[in-house]
Amino acid sequence: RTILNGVRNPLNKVPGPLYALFTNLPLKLSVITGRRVHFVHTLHLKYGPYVRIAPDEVAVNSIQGFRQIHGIGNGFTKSPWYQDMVLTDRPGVFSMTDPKRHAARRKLFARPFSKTHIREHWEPAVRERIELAVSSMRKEAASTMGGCIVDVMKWWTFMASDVSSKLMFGECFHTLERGEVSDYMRVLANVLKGAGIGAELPVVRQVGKMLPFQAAQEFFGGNEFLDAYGKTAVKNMKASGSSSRNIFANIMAEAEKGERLDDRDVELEAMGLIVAGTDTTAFSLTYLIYAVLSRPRLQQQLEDEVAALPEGYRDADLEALPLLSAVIEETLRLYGAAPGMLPRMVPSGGIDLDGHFLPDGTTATTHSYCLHRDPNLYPEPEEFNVSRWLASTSADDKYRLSEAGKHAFSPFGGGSRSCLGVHLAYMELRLSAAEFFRVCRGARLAPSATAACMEMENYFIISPAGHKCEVILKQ
Ligand code: HEM
Repeated sequence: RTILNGVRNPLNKVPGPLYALFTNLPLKLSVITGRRVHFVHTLHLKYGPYVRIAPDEVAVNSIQGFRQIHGIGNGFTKSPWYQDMVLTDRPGVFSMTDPKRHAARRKLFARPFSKTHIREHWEPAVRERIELAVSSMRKEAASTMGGCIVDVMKWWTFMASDVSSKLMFGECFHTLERGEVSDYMRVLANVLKGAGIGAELPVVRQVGKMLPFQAAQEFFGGNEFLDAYGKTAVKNMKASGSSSRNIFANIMAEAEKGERLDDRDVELEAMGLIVAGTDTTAFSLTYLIYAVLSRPRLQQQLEDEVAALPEGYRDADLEALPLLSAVIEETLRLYGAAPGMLPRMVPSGGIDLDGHFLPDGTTATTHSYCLHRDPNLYPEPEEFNVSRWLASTSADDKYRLSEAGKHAFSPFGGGSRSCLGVHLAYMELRLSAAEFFRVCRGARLAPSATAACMEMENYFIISPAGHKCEVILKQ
């Protein structure tokens, strides 16, 4: 009967490599070696927009498919992978799979994460960290023997983790002042690695949990250290002074009106938001600097644009700058930090997507990495070309963004599960890029910042394979 069901499986009609009928091992291998987006992209290039990548998983790379999968109310839910991945005793806004519970939680967060609210309450704090990050880069460059070399990825990561800790916990880690990763972020990184391995290879997690080493416990065990820190978020949420205020104080004001968060929810959401909002922003920014410094003419035009800003400019002024905005959009198209899998379960009863029937139990997964590299949507897709996003200059008309290209642009996901922190992320990207190109005019890529160093490694988010991006600052 099993063989018969296998033979009759409607997924057999979806194109794909033969092995995908029987095994997910090649896919898993690509995940654990940090190659998933590249693996899936190669399969799309060979087999088209619908590819069976595992016995029960189909990768979808069409606008229509993306819209159906991520469209609000279409019945697709986040796959259980999200809860395997986070492995907390209860789900938060990122990992909830039940649409009703998620909608109630998301409603609570909507206003505190709106553009107006983020600017009104947090712009000065974010700006202060960004200015310190750029001045720290300059200071470090001045003290480097014979080179003026700095690793921008390191400083953007410090900046983003300081911003996250201030907003979520109400207490900044002061990583920028210390010049080294905080204990919290170090432990969190290990826990995340363990969760990633555990989600793909549960047996490794089971064995790891039993090993009597601290490192194994940090990777695979529950984490008292992180839990204790989460209590800081609760304490500061309840504090009356404004200096220790965090975003949960704003969220609780919303909670008065309906759905509530208890203390454990706040601890877990704070941790989840730090995970979602730190490396994503830092790595996107790192690629932005790399992409611009790789194009000296573009660099000069951008430096000129931001140099003309008045002193004391605000984020709202930056939003009106055409080149800065185009650079950010083009960075997010090619190097948005979360371009990998967004796995969703098909609704009960199965569904027809673009003529492919996907039965119950199938995971339908989109990757904006692949959608953003479709030549029918973005001519010469591998080219970093800001004219896609600028008003027409007839010479560049062939790159002009089509309506289809606009619809396919999805660096922040889609529908009801799109990025909650999108306005904070854009604000950090704008303020950081403007500050960097105003203060560090004439910066150049260091010899170490090669294509191989910047090759994208993909462990859910993407990061440079060389784990750094060194640039030379002009003194
Ligand atoms: C450039 C930076 C960022 C990028 C490229 C990015 C990208 C994304 C993407 C693609 C998703 C969808 C994930 C999925 O469906 O599995 C997502 C979700 C999410 N992001 Fe971001 N993100 C960024 C920054 C942030 C920041 C700064 C925060 C908050 C502090 C944040 C919080 C979240 C949360 C909470 C979700 C889950 C939303 C839900 O399921 O309702 N992100 N992000």
